[in-house]
Amino acid sequence: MVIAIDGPAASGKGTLARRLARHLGRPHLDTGLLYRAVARDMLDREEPLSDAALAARAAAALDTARLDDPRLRSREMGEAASIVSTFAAVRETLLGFQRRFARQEGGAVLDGRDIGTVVCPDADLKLYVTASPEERARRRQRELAQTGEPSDFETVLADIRRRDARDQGRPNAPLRMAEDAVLLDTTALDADAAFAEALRIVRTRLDV
Ligand SMILES: Nc1ncnc2c1ncn2[C@@H]1O[C@H](COP(=O)(O)OP(=O)(O)OP(=O)(O)O)[C@@H](O)[C@H]1O
Ligand SMILES: Nc1ccn([C@@H]2O[C@H](COP(=O)(O)O)[C@@H](O)[C@H]2O)c(=O)n1
Repeated sequence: MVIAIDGPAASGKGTLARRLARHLGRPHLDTGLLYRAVARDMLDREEPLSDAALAARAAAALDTARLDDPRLRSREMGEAASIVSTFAAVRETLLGFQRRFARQEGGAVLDGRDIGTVVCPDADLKLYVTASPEERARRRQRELAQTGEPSDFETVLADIRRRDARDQGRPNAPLRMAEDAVLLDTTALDADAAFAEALRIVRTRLDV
């Protein structure tokens, strides 16, 4: 059973995916970490993020066992990831790992931008999780404050709008809702309410 969860930055899809996976006893992959890790490796080598060939090489050499690095969660890395993720060769290289993860016995829960449209177009259930840009900026600002990276609301909102535009506007696997996805707008839902609604959808659609 594969559950694909997509949505824009700070919509809460990762939180939801992690919780659903734990509840259902399935493995979870936050695919954004792969792109963040490619960007981290390039920044560590002081390589320009705009260099498609170097980005492709970083993706091919990626150590997927190092995705728990706390540095991956920073604002800088989110922005950097959205730059390297525009390259077709980077996406193609990371696709195999994501598909193998999804195809493991018993299935998995994956979240990202193109899970329902490209990585797992045959997923058993697709959720598209969103919230207003302002609500997402509030969530991200709170999260950054908790991790010791305080930032002002307008800067975070501008980051989110820029990232949305880049992720939705790129030619390769742009962020969009799959035609057969279920929309979950969490603007007025806290994390518990969003999880309860997602679980209701899962139970309605899947035999779990
Ligand atoms: N429904 C919700 N209401 C309020 N806060 C939430 C909700 N869901 C998640 N959060 C919080 O918002 C922040 C962003 O959530 P999360 O990391 O899950 O988003 P995301 O969509 O995976 O983001 P990104 O794509 O940028 O990794 C986290 O601090 C999380 O605890
Ligand atoms: N399936 C995916 C997942 C992520 N990206 C890109 O990575 C950036 C960071 O992702 P987070 O979910 O960790 O915020 C994101 O802005 C995308 O550009 C992607 O392209 N495809």
